[in-house]
Amino acid sequence: MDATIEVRGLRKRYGTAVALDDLTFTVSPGHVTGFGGPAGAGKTTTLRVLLGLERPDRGMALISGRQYRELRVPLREAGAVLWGTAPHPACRARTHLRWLAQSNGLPATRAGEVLELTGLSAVAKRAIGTLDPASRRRLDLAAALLGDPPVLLLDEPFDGLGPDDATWLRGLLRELAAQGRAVLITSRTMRELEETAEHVVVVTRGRLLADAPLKDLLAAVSDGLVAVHTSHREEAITVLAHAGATVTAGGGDEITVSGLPADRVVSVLSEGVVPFSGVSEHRPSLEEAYLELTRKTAEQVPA
Ligand SMILES: Nc1ncnc2c1ncn2[C@@H]1O[C@H](COP(=O)(O)OP(=O)(O)OP(=O)(O)O)[C@@H](O)[C@H]1O
Repeated sequence: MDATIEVRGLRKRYGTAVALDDLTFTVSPGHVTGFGGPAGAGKTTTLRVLLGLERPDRGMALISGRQYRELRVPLREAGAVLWGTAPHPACRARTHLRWLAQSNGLPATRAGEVLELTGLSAVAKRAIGTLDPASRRRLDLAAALLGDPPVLLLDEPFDGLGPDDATWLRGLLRELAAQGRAVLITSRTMRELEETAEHVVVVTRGRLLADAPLKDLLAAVSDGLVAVHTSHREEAITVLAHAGATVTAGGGDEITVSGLPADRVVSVLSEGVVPFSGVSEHRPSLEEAYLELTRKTAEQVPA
């Protein structure tokens, strides 16, 4: 069976707090799937249920078709990084990985391989407590990769990383996914998911808000908008409005045009002899798409 992560009709309450409310989605292999939503949306709870650390009130959570507790050697099937799972600070990085490998029936040589893969070979003999936070995060990832698993579940993997480490991690996750793995990463920051994931699942208050390829989510809000950069904003707005467009002023020298295709915008500005430095299809951000989705959902909820 292909590497997959499946969540079916998950419900979970903590007292009166609803953490998961009939949540269903599937993560396919071959690309990174971003799991986004605001704080408290239910992302970590979903991962904890998938990893057998919480029991759902209803529904099922499956790794490649089986529940986590049914996996014979879990590290070979699913690698996970969750916050709050700390090895002893006095333990050396390589010793920690060797112990993990051996206690899971994996060859000890895997420790060296994952240290190499995560760029930690130079600090292999350092005590874990002396590693900087970014190296600690790399070590967590190294542990998740020990069993060369086809499924990866990473909770907020970019939290606390500087730009260099984030770029490195983005590349590694994409590469691991392209090798045929199902990779699920959570983030509260839509920008982070936009830069890393090809498919996005968005939750809010335990409910599914979106489950679609990133490009489809962005296309749904781009809606034929055209961005124009011009130092002559007032004149541009006048001629474009005269040609039937709706124009809104953005920040700096940008205006956003709707109702006219980009090539028509160029000819209207040229005919009106209005100087401009650029005309392009407006590329909405995932943040904009998310806000639009939450707005539409709020409209659908009866008062
Ligand atoms: N052990 C627990 N006891 C009580 N409530 C909990 C517990 N774990 C989670 N919750 C509640 O369940 C809801 C979902 O929490 P969860 O941590 O899954 O959200 P999240 O999307 O991961 O948020 P964050 O981005 O802040 O980590 C929240 O309202 C949270 O307060």
